Amino acid sequence: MEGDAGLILNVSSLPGPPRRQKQNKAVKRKPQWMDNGTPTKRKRTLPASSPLKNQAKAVDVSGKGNLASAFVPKKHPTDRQDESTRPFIKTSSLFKNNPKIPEIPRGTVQLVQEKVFTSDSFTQLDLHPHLVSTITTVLKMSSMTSVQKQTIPVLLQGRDALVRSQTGSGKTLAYGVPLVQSLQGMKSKIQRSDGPYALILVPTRELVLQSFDTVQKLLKPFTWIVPGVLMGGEKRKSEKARLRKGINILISTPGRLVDHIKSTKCIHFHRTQWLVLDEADRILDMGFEKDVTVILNALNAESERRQTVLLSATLAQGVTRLADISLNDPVSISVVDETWDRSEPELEPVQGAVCSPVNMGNSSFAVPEKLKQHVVVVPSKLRLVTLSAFILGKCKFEKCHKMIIFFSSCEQVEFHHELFLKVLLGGAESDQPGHPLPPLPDLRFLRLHGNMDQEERTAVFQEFLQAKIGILLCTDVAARGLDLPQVTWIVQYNAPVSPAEYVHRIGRTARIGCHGNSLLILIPSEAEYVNSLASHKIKVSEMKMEDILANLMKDDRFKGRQWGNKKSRGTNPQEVRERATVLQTEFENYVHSSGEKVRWAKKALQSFLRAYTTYPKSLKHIFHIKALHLGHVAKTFGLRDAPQNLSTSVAATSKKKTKLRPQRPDLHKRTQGKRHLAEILRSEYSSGMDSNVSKVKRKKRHGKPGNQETLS
Ligand SMILES: Nc1ncnc2c1ncn2[C@@H]1O[C@H](COP(=O)(O)OP(=O)(O)OP(=O)(O)O)[C@@H](O)[C@H]1O
Repeated sequence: MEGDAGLILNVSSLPGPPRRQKQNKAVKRKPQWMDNGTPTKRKRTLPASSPLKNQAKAVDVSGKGNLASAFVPKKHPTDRQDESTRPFIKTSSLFKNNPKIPEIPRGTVQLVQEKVFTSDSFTQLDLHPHLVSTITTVLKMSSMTSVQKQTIPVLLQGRDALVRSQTGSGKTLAYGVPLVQSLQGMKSKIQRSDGPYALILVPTRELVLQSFDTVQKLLKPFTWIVPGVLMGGEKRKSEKARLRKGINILISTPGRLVDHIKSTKCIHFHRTQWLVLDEADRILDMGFEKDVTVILNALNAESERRQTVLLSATLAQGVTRLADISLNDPVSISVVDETWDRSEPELEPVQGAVCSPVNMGNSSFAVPEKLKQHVVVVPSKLRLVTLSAFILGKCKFEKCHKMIIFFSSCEQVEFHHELFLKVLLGGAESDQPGHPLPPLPDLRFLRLHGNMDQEERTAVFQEFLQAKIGILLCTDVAARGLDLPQVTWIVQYNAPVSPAEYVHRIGRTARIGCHGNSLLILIPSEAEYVNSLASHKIKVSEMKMEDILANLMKDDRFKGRQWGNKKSRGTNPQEVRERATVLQTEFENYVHSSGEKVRWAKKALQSFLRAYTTYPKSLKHIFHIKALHLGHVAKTFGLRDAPQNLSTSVAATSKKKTKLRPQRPDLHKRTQGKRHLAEILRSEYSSGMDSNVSKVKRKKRHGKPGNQETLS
């Protein structure tokens, strides 16, 4: 590791020169762009005649620079085959040369709060009795939520609406109920062959399936109205066949719908009376702008009158020019009812307007009241072990937890999924004699991202939906709208690109009045992000890294050998550090067990760095690639050294990037390199028909070792 290599252990008794060569190279390695003055540490090398040759050596984990205790790194079984080609193993030096962890500001934050439920029942609305009985008996709901109480009557009057209410507050039914009510009551009964009467656009395929499920349930008594989906990942031919037969309520991602508008003759919008844009701020932003323009033009050309609804938890008035032209004299509905300072619990809530249709213009976000938000500031090098300790603490030792972990790229999701399966959980190799980590049946790791086959994506989504426990590693493809019951923890391993995305990510828990928790993991240079969240009225409380790492004390698989059969007493900080080092060494051993795996880790690291360059201008002072220490970041990918050839390409990307559009999903295609980057990043939301993205997918299914995509 550049500037922080730790001790170098000679395990193969090869002569000195090759090692000296390797180190000389390493000294030159530090690229200009990452030199932020982090203290560098001189590497200790052992002379060829050293008595320590072929022996395990003491490792400093004290963080004070002294060799405090003896720790023997365990050998991974796969190390054996590579010993001839990999002469040295550097043990982890996790606790040295780390930047100071800054104080997290404890300012006063005026929280925006919403009341979820009202005491009003669906029976009070002027709805078809069969619709009411479906809501109460099939969906098992009796009282309306605040957003439903405000929105349903407005939409039943035929008005356009902009609807903002917090995540998990029931916006789907807020538009679904009036939509079904209006379609079932049409004077001339709807025929399947009439085609779409309503169009519902959502940003991801999983959300298409989820919205379809809700609409289908509402339509139970009205069997003549046919709902259907278009979402990519499915054969275009079968979608065309379903369109030909007739779909009355069409639910789609924008990209896939545009594809059919362009290539499917039988699609038409002669009778389309409803347009719903769920997650409207996402759908109307630059990433989808072109697609939505095509859709609006197609609708305008074929149907005269239309009722349009825009919904999101983070909707500001006049979202975009597109919203302005798609809405006709809209009613703004925003469910904000109380504002108070939760940092001073003795204070009474400041009385605010109850459910008033105002306050759409500001960028303060309401977060569910029972959602406890946390942040932990962790030096770069310690991020992987801290995340692992957190997973073990919650999902192995507390059990009963269902957790979602967000990453900033598909490659990172694949990498960590594989790494956790093989090292943390213990995969196939753990069956081999001598493997230090036996399997943990309690932990179930799943992954979800835009580069997966649709079939697998749907299967994973369904599995996690129904699971009582489990850990879903994912990209922002799962950030919006998904209603996954019983999720207890949201972890953001990479910070989101905007406070709005932060709100959507954490909104996958604490839904509809339930309890939930979130943890945002930042490195010291990113601590300022807490202030940025506070400016949007989001308050997070601090967790200490040491407390998270202390979970490793419950897991004797990570006991340093020098502790032998000694019983661990409490949370001895020294022992905690040693356990963290054992775990880090396991990760590093796994990654370095073959050249292929090293390349795979480098690709994941590269994808992280590329994603890091895509933070918008407004957050650049917090998330700037120049603030990263490449060697330390590499360690969190199980790499012992900062990859040499990576720095220039990333630096180049960083330079070029200034011309790119700021938001990750909004990147536009200009140059070859930028196009490639934009495609990879936008693949989270693609229609599944984009030829270049498909090629990438075919070339590299899931980014597993030996099946890698070239990123630059
Ligand atoms: N009136 C109600 N009573 C009880 N549960 C409800 C009611 N309305 C909706 N729900 C349930 O609340 C959950 C969240 O609803 P929904 O997914 O529509 O929220 P949302 O506001 O669209 O969230 P997001 O902003 O994250 O998309 C769902 O499980 C839904 O079934």
